[in-house]
Amino acid sequence: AQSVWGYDSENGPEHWHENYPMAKGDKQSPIEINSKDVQHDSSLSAWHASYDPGAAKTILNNGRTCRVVFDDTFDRSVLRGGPLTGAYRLRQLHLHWGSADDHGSEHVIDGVKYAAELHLVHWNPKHGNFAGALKQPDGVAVVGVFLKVGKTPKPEMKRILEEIDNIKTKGKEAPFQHFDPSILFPKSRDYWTYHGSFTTPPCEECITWILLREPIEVSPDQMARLRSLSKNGENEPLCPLVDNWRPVQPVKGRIVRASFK
Ligand SMILES: NS(=O)(=O)c1ccc(S(=O)(=O)c2ccccc2)s1
Ligand SMILES: [Zn+2]
Repeated sequence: AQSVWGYDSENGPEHWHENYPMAKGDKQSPIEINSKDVQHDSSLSAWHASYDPGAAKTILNNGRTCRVVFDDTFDRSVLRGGPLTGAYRLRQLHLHWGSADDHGSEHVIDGVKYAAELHLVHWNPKHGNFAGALKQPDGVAVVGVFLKVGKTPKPEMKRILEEIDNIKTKGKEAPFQHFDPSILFPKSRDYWTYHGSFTTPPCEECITWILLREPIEVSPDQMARLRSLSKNGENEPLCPLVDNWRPVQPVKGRIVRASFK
């Protein structure tokens, strides 16, 4: 199982291209966003999420992240507007985080690394199914929300972090219902958008990234809970699930647009 990709020195981001050649593509994610290079695009409209809380199904630890899965068999929870054409279906959300509060996010903003980054993954049903959408440049849309440690934590994060006790080890899954992830969004709708890839293998370049400028706050205790997840399965040696983030990739001339001045 050595060849399975991960975030350790022997199977981490520097090795991914050996089994997943797209990892060395020209439109890889994450990237560093430098405000001086960003182009304000006044034609960018607001994005809108209309999620059905009943679409939430389960929460799981797959040994690489904590993921909440939604029913995406019809247009039940959708994202539209912003840089997107049409309605994209919410499929799952997951997080990337660090071993300490000063790093953990995948995208870096003007040199700032946040403690964690939340990804809400949506796909374009015009491509039939998720597998088909992965092969299209407009196949997938991911909303990224930065998490920073502060004193006024968002109570809504509590719900996800309370479930963590039930999915401590790899392969654990628990029911996770009646959850509307739009409560995790910050007040401001301001965003950056650019074209990139999945930040994990197979690294397909099918993503319209929508990164929210305003971070949400979590408490030190909530970050500690996230870091209490394990990569290992039950009854295996303890291996903390932390630092599941990919370093920034070359921008290669891509334009990052901002919805705000
Ligand atoms: N961090 S990220 O949002 O870019 C991301 C990585 C992987 C996924 S996926 O689980 O949807 C997936 C994607 C492709 C094939 C299988 C699963 S989403
Ligand atoms: Zn992600």
